[in-house]
Amino acid sequence: MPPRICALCKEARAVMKRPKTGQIVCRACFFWVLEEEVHQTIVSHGLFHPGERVAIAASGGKDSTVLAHMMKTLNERHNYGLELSLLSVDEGISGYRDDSLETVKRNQQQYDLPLKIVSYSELYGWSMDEIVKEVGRKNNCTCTFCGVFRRQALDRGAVMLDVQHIVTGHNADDVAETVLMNVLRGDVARLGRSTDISTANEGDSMVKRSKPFKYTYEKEIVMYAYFKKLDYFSTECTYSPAAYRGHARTFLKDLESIRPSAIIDIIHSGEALTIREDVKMPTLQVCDRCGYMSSGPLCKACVLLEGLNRGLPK
Ligand SMILES: Nc1ncnc2c1ncn2[C@@H]1O[C@H](COP(=O)(O)OP(=O)(O)OP(=O)(O)O)[C@@H](O)[C@H]1O
Repeated sequence: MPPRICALCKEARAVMKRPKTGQIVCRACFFWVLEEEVHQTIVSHGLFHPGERVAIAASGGKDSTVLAHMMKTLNERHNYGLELSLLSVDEGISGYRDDSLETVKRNQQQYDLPLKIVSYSELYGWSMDEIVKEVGRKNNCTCTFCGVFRRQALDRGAVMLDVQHIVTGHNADDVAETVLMNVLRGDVARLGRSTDISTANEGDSMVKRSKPFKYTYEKEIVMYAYFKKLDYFSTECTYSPAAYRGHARTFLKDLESIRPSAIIDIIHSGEALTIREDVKMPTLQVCDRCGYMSSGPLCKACVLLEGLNRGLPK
């Protein structure tokens, strides 16, 4: 059988079928088309303005490593005029985050970007390892502490870096999964904002957050990282439990295997939803204790911290 030719350049030998579109493409065209799709997402949503200082939330995992690589590439190729930096949160999970942070430190050298690392220990007086020792490994409980603290830790790191905008590596699969999860839970307030590409103050956050990979398939991010031989860390979190999100993920992967457009279709469905006016939405205020954004008098991080500190041996 003759080698298949790339559907885009019509010259080079195709090396892959794009999971998102089914197109047969060569390596160079795949890099180009994926980067330019992300560029289109950035431009069509007016994500950035020239001169803006933007922090890339870098975990050392595939998504944020590809994001750092692409943000740097696109910033230079299209003259966005952004001042980029890397921002990492050290949750204090030995055998997981310590190793992935080593990857981020190498990425800092490879991409020549400033890096700020903030840690739970320094911000809250507790590492995740210590929290787990205190509260045990109850199913979703560990993830709740980690998620709430990370959200605020990223905000605090952004303030230290003097940036008002963070980009994260959340991809199309993550967004579709969140839509599904909120439908299944009946969480209308979260459902309403789950497809927003940018959130000025989503939940408890006071810094703008954006997801340039909102329409980028996870499988294509993995392929990009693989073909580009990017340096990333690929171990699962030691405490990652069989959370509800895991079931939504499995369901989504099953749907994708039958119909690859399922991911983008769910995102489009989420985007088309409007929330009835009489549905009660949380109102944002400032936490009485730490001054960060909150949907009640105390933010979730302070409530969790109070519980932890009360349980401490005197
Ligand atoms: N410890 C961290 N420090 C900085 N940013 C983080 C951290 N953990 C997660 N993030 C940000 O949140 C995004 C989504 O995180 P999630 O935990 O869902 O990991 P993921 O989908 O495996 O992403 P990645 O492959 O980048 O680790 C990441 O892409 C990254 O931008």
